[in-house]
Amino acid sequence: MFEKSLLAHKRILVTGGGSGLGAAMSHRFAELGAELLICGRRSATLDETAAQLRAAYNAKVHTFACDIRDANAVADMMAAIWQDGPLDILVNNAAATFIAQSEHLSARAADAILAPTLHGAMYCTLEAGRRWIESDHNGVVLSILSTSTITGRAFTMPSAMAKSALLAMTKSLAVEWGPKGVRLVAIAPGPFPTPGATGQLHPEGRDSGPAARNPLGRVGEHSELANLASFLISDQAGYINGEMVVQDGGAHLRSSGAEDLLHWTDTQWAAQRTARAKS
Ligand SMILES: CCCCCCC/C=C/C(=O)SCCNC(=O)CCNC(=O)[C@H](O)C(C)(C)COP(=O)(O)OP(=O)(O)OC[C@H]1O[C@@H](n2cnc3c(N)ncnc32)[C@H](O)[C@@H]1OP(=O)(O)O
Ligand SMILES: NC(=O)C1=CN([C@@H]2O[C@H](COP(=O)(O)OP(=O)(O)OC[C@H]3O[C@@H](n4cnc5c(N)ncnc54)[C@H](OP(=O)(O)O)[C@@H]3O)[C@@H](O)[C@H]2O)C=CC1
Repeated sequence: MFEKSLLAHKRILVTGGGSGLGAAMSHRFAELGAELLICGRRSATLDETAAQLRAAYNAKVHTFACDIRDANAVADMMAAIWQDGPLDILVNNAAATFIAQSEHLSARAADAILAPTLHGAMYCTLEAGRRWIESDHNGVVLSILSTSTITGRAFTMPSAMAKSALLAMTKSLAVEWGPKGVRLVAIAPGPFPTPGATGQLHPEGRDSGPAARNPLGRVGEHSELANLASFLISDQAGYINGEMVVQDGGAHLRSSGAEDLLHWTDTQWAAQRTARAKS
């Protein structure tokens, strides 16, 4: 669907690029010609993904064991990246969440979500943006958010807060940094099963509903998210700034309060029409 060279000569940092959706995006970006820089806390996971990217696409790949909750570690990573040349694109993908009743969250538990998801992404954005602006180099920031930015989300309140704050960052900096050559965009994915998300959000005993409840009757495929991300970070999307694209099969639109009607049978609808005709 894209020219093979869509992302040629682009140096892209994907936070959390070693696993899940971050790895899926990294594969697609490498296939489209990009040089990949991936970070995460687990070196072994990063090394495994890097080896796959090199073998599959002959891609140039660098790994950084970096905990993005640590502002100094992020600054050191960015300094190391810039030693080999400027980054072109930052993908804020790393995040954490779990389901819990909010009244039972300790401060440490809430911070365990806010620190990587909000603060980590903000540290990465500020470190990259500062360098782009200082050197008059164009840059793009893509943040992977969630439809909780639109609906809120019960039982994952800190994640919904963090993602909403990152949407505010995307819109704010689109205006502030747009004139300086830095473009910010976001994706709000619906359910795209990954071991990380399933492990945290769908423990045994929870219904396996996301596919059944989705208007399209299925969950997302990693390649679909990777393709949208590739377009949004490419020069082809150069006039899109400050926007969040929802990619959820229409799932968030079902929270209008009429969802039960989706389960009505033809007989029930026929009875409704008859009752109305009589009245
Ligand atoms: C239909 C749409 C789909 C919904 C989409 C939702 C959008 C977001 C999705 C995602 O982000 S998916 C990605 C999920 N992946 C991850 O979370 C991977 C990264 N995860 C982690 O690093 C950890 O799992 C963690 C849960 C963040 C914990 O990391 P950390 O090492 O910092 O925590 P701890 O030191 O172990 O604990 C700190 C604190 O938190 C409490 N806690 C930990 N886990 C839970 C839990 N499952 N439930 C409740 N509380 C938890 C823990 O008890 C500690 O608190 P205190 O006991 O010390 O008070
Ligand atoms: N999958 C889904 O259905 C949905 C996902 N999303 C969003 O998509 C993105 C990817 O999610 P998904 O692939 O499912 O999740 P995963 O759990 O598979 O991936 C999370 C990645 O983030 C990295 N990470 C977590 N904490 C840190 C940290 N402190 N420092 C550096 N890296 C860190 C992890 O690496 P490591 O553990 O090695 O540090 C891991 O590679 C997230 O932003 C998530 O919120 C949004 C909506 C739905």
